[in-house]
Amino acid sequence: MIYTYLGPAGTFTEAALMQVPGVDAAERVPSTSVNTALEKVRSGAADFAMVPIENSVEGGVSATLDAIATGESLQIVREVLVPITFVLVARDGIDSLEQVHTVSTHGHAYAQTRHWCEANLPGHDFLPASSTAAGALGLLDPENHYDAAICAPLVAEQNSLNILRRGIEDTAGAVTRFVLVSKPGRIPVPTGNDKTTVVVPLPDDHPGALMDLLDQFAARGVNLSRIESRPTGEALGSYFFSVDAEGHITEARMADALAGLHRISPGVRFLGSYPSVGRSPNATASVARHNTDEAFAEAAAWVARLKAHLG
Ligand SMILES: O=C(O)C(=O)Cc1ccccc1
Repeated sequence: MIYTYLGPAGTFTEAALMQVPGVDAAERVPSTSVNTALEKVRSGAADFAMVPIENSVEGGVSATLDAIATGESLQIVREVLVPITFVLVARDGIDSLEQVHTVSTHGHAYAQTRHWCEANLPGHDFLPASSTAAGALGLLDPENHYDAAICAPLVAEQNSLNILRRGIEDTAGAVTRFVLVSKPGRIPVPTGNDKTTVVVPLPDDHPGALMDLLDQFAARGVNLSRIESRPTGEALGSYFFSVDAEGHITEARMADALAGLHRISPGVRFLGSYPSVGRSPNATASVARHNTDEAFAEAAAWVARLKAHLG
């Protein structure tokens, strides 16, 4: 098995990948962007890609949401949570914050340290890097002329980089959620605490179109743990919704909600049912009796008995 991830070694994405059982014995290939990682899966160059999908502070990772929503279908088979803390590292010869004028890091990391940077590095310039590890390792390359980088403590320590400050994140306790993606194939078996991800184009524009979509979940007692709108790119005002719902497609209420979504928005894309890590703070503790598999089965049997008298 070949696993690719947003690299190089030392990214938060690699830390997420290393949580996957058995991955330490498998081949691991870094990619320079989320898109190239997913393309490797689509082309068959890799079996799985680990990519960031959302952060508890910054929200969704647009590059990932868009790349898995369009193009050849992909499937999410696992989610992984990684607690995030950042350090500021500097190139040789810099030993105080006053000497830092240019900072490089991944846009997602900068978004989570922006206030600290504004308060502590007044007037600095930001240079986007393809990942936090790429920004940090760039400090060792004489061709690069930036002063500092923001990265994970581990990559700083493993490369003996000069750490100026630790814990520079604006919000303590931030967590990033990563997903392991493969080509569509076998759906992971239900564990009783699962998540289902779908991408739903907003059907023809009419008052309440979004309400109609949400109602498919609400009416069957399916709780949502994430919903984001993303532009389709076709025109201003054209959107799709990326949704995580609590439950597995093998559960009757989820299957029925997905069927309802398909009736309303036939372009809906199923991105997978997979084990949920932790429980969302809004998770409903129990499923109402009328939304259980048994209630759906009894109701279907009742309708079947009625239809048996036809003609
Ligand atoms: O650049 C990295 O290390 C990544 O894995 C992307 C990222 C950046 C910041 C927070 C979480 C993930």
